Amino acid sequence: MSDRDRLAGGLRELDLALNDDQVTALLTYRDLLVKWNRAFNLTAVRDPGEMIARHLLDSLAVLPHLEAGPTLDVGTGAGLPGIPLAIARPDQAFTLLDGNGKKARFVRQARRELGLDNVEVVHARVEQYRKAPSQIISRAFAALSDMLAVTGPVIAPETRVLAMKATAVERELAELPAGWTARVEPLAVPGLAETRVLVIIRRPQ
Ligand SMILES: C[S@@+](CC[C@H](N)C(=O)[O-])C[C@H]1O[C@@H](n2cnc3c(N)ncnc32)[C@H](O)[C@@H]1O
Repeated sequence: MSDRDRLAGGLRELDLALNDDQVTALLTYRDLLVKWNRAFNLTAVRDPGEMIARHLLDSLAVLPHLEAGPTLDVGTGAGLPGIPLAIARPDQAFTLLDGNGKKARFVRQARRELGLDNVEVVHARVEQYRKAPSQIISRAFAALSDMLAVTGPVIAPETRVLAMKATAVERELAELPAGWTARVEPLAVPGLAETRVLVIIRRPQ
């Protein structure tokens, strides 16, 4: 099966209707990741076929839970989940932030090559960032309470915080600061046997 077929099949399983240009953009991003990864060590996933499920479909699996509005991807690394989400939602503004210079450089390059006008790339530590988005998302960034501590200044009362997690989250949920509420949504990622969850957090009102 070709990678395009594998991706298209995964998108069908996720019930996501992306057009041919969007599927091509996702594969182009994957190809850029493979190319830059050789020199810059951007991701531990090295197999191009494996990137379809582990990076593309895994990122897109959160789409049903993503609301409209400016969205900040904290600790985006090589652009995950931000780049696949920005390809899927071209009318939504995404800010992709990372403190690592070589990763931010790669994401800028991917943004340029893919013509993603809805993406802003910020090379900074989130502790220094002050523009409040309506939604914050992260994948594999930090323990929930640490994430809330460093992003706290940009979390307004109405901000949703979405944390994509690969592991059991019970202990992290128990360590949330008093008054914060969290809902855990299971994510089924086509092609991945492991459990994935999305934790949706709100600050005390
Ligand atoms: C484990 S990687 C995850 C990358 C990507 N989200 C993914 O799922 O592949 C965590 C990323 O967070 C970034 N990071 C860690 N602490 C940060 C901070 N305080 N401010 C900005 N970026 C940070 C690191 O540079 C790294 O790229």
